[in-house]
Amino acid sequence: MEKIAASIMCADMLNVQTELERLEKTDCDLLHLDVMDGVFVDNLALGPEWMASVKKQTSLPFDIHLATEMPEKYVEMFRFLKPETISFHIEAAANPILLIHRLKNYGIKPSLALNPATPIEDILPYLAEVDQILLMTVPTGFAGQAFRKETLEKLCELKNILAQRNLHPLIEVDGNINTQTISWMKEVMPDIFVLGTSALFQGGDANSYQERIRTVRQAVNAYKSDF
Ligand SMILES: O=C(CO)[C@@H](O)[C@H](O)COP(=O)(O)O
Repeated sequence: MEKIAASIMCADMLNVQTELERLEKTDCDLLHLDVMDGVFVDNLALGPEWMASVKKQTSLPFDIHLATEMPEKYVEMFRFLKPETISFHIEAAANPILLIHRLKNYGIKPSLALNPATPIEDILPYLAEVDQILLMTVPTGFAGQAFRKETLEKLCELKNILAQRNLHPLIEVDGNINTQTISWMKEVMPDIFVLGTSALFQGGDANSYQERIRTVRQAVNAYKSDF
């Protein structure tokens, strides 16, 4: 069954505890937490002490996304949080295999992230080594961007390669994910949907977070039944 990850960087940062309480009342599966260093992306976000405070307020497993240069450094900085998954960018990793093995040794699922402009070819050598692939459908760095339709072809290409190689890492998509953009993926449905501003924290017609997440789940199930 597909999973929903709530991107906490899109929440009301002046009322994080309330936002977490609202998420606890939903059937959200993961908390997606973006680390941004101001170098790999022109933004700063979510430090280790803040995340430690968040961890005390939620039962949701952590799905950490390192939008940073030197991901090796940030794995050491954040591993104390015992996240379920850490995604690091193939564009920034000096030695991806070493970092993948290190994450496994820490008991953290390794995930490779790639921006829209990065070709699938760049992650082919690692597909058998990782538990997840984070396919960015917007350029990493900011919420509220428009979905990049060219990423649909990458998603299709990735699905085909994984099938040919009989590999089964989870595919997570992140960036302007909502019922409309999910409909564009219905022939190559991903496994994890990161919901940020457009479908959860600022968008959606439903009143509660549970209603918004239910709307997304219903759309996913409807599109799946089409194929
Ligand atoms: O990492 C990012 C953006 O860099 C995402 O997690 C966004 O936070 C998702 O927000 P929307 O695109 O849905 O507004």
